[in-house]
Amino acid sequence: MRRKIVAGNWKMNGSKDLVNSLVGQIRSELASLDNGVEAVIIPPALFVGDVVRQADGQIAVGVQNIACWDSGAYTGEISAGMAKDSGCGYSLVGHSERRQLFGETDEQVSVKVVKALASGLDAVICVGETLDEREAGKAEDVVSGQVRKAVSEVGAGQWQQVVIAYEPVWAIGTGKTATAEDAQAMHAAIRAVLKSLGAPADEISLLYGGSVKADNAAALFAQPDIDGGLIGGASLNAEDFVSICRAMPGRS
Ligand SMILES: O=C(CO)COP(=O)(O)O
Repeated sequence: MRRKIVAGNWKMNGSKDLVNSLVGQIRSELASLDNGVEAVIIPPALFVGDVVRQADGQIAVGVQNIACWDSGAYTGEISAGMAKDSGCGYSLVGHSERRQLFGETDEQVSVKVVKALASGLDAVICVGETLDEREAGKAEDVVSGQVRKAVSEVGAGQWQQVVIAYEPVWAIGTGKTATAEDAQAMHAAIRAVLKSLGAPADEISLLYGGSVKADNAAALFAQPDIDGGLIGGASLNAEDFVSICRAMPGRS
């Protein structure tokens, strides 16, 4: 049975006030939800401790990025071990904003996946094509290549810590969402790539991200290969985030 996950990536947004108002509200509203969804909050790293305290074990917590190294003279960086030590269960790896704005390469993404898994974090590996790549008919090739490189060093016993988030770059923060059918097609392609690599593909959760909102989440989550969402803007509002969590169909 694949995990159903709804993760909120706050990006560089929020404040202590937001943590205090949002996390408790989300926690109490999700307490009555019985559709098996695992909610994850991924705040800026400085707020991780506050979110962990407010989440009180009811909501998982993640970081948005980790370093390629374990420790040392890397000013400004945060290691996977530190995130784990601070109460995180997850790390995003290779978000398109890291790739595009900070030049993160497929090689670095692969190293970060190794670091996350070795530290006991679940890695939410982000992949996705740009609009140019989609219009050139290369979306599936690009995404398959990103997946192959990102998981190239995953050990046989580590797949249960791997989650993949398909986030088409052109759908992030734009209000444009991939249709549920297009998203499903890419998720099926990702699962086929994982299978071809010998991974237990049917047990790996695949999330969709890119302008997921309360009103489009149900159609996306109804797709057979979409196991949840990675939510940006809508995760900064408790009601929207909870509505997205509620949109997950119950286990049958
Ligand atoms: O990048 C995203 C989540 O990681 C998606 O962001 P939006 O939901 O704001 O489009």
